[in-house]
Amino acid sequence: MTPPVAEPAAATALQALRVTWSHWIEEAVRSRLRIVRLLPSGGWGLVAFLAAFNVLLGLLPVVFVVVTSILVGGVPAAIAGGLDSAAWERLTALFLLASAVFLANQVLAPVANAVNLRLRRRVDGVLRDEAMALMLRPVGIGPLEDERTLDELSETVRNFDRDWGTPGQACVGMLVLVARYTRLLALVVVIGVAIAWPAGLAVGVAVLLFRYGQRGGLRKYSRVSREVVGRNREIEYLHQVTMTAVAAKEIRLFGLTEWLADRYSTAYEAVQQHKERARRRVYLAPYLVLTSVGVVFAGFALVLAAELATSGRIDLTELALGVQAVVLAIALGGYYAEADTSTQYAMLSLSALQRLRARLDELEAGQRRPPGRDPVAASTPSAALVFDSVGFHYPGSSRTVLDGIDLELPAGQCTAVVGVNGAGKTTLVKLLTRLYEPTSGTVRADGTDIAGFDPVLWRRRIGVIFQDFVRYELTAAENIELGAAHASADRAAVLRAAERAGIAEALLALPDGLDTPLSRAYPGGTDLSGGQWQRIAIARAFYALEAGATVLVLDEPTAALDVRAEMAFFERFVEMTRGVTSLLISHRFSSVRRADHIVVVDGGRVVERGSHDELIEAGGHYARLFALQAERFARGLDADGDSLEAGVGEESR
Ligand SMILES: Nc1ncnc2c1ncn2[C@@H]1O[C@H](COP(=O)(O)OP(=O)(O)OP(=O)(O)O)[C@@H](O)[C@H]1O
Repeated sequence: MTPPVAEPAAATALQALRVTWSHWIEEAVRSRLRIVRLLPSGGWGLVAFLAAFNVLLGLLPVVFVVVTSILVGGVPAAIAGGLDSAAWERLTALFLLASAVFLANQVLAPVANAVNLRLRRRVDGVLRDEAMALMLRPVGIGPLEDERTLDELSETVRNFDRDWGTPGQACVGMLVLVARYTRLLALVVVIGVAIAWPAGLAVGVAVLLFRYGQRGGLRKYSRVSREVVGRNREIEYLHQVTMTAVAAKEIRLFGLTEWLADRYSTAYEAVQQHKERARRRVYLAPYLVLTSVGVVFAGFALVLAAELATSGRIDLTELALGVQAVVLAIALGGYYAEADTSTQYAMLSLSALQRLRARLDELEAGQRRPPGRDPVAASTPSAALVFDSVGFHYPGSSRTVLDGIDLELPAGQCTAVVGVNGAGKTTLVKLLTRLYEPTSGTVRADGTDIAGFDPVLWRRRIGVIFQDFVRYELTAAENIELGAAHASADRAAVLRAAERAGIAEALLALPDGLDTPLSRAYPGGTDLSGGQWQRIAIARAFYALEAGATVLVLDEPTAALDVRAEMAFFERFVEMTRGVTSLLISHRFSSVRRADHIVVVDGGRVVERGSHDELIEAGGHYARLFALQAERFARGLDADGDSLEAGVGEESR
């Protein structure tokens, strides 16, 4: 006998219902609670004041309606009684009261705006700091290459970058709702008292249905922004690429303008079409249904009022009051410009912030070891830096980049790591500087695993330039000082670092010397050649040494220098850095011959090690590649095939 099986259609429907329900709870309830929980960061006093203020703002129009209705109701008696009658006096008093209420409403609204702004700034300040701290929290840069983290981050930060939809504005929006719903409640009571309670309730239900149609549609529609977040990032990137001076050259030379414009408009159109379809889907049907039902409820209240008035069961005052209250209440069923959009998009941003926090926790939990917090002795390393069976693959990739590498960088000496493109040389530097953690093995300084060190203090020990160093749009001096931003600026040390990098003379000749901005986007600013920029980056690393770093890492430091400049640099380098633990990385074998030790890396492993002479004598990998590059050099080409003559005296731009 076959066992009974659950009805699949019913089970599926139940499951779908559960999912819808949990989505609704998350989007409509928990997201709102997140905003409410933010309110204290604006200061309790301010929040309490605004809440009370909004109750007042909510009630004032209702008071106005009540007073004017009583006023209208009193008109026949006042006319009959004449100017000296008590009824006329009452009419005058009511008129003055209505005017005062109207005036108060007009005056208080701008006051509320000013106070709202203060609450918004406070809350946004707190959250902006939190988002920034979250992104600086990871010890390494892996999370910045993780697509999910990037999506959450861009969604979180997007709202801070624009002028609306910030979480602070959402807090204001929540308090504005206090005004709106206080008004609705008061109007329901007024309709109940003036006409009949069923009429009051019917209007209340109608308004809530209208609101749900509007607000619920917006809630569903806002999900679309999450669906297109990746596409939006592409649009932003394409937009940015067309704006940068660096890309401008290639775009024109390769004739990319049309291609980029096409790609941009295709991505843009795709996003717009997706949004358009979503808008029709989420707004139309619910809007029609809810509005029709709402109209029936509101109509019922008005018909009831008319019926009671014609049968004489309510008087003129009550009719005027009831009808005005119904009209005012129905107006509350629409879209609230001051609250709805900002609250909705801020809720998305807060949810993204929450997911970002969770994603970072998850990435941290997946790390082999928690980040250490131990101090680093000033003399570290006094013996050696050691890579001990270090294995590594990049997060999200299964490709082994380092395959149990063993490498020793003796303290106070210059070690060169050479290898072909993609051999894993830069990855070694990323592990040494703890931008990533090894997937196996350890990196040790004087026998201590560097994973135990406070990463900030450890990084201060290392003056490093990467091949893709940053050209900051700052002054020449600042560009160098950033090598040790924690230390107080020292002009003499900047000059020494610039001299060692061979750029001091060129910088002092600039219009404002070291204070010249290195970007033409600023008044008095100038740009440098590629080689000069590279020297600035080298000076940045030397400046770190001036500020107390004990390890110097130069990753392809001469890629943009001409051949003579490169040779001159390496001639002096070993002399200049005597006593410093230095790591020199290059794929040009000819450039590292003066290093104390040379290590050849291939396929994520050390394949040879020794001094230049030892390696040449061994006649292996190094000797072969050295001979090959030397031969090209002798033929008038540098190691990369550039003309030797063309490079002399002029560094490439
Ligand atoms: N962020 C990353 N994510 C995934 N793979 C990466 C990443 N960075 C580098 N790789 C891969 O790791 C390998 C080693 O890269 P690495 O930059 O260390 O090589 P390299 O020896 O410095 O090369 P080059 O001489 O060209 O600078 C390469 O195959 C590269 O594609």
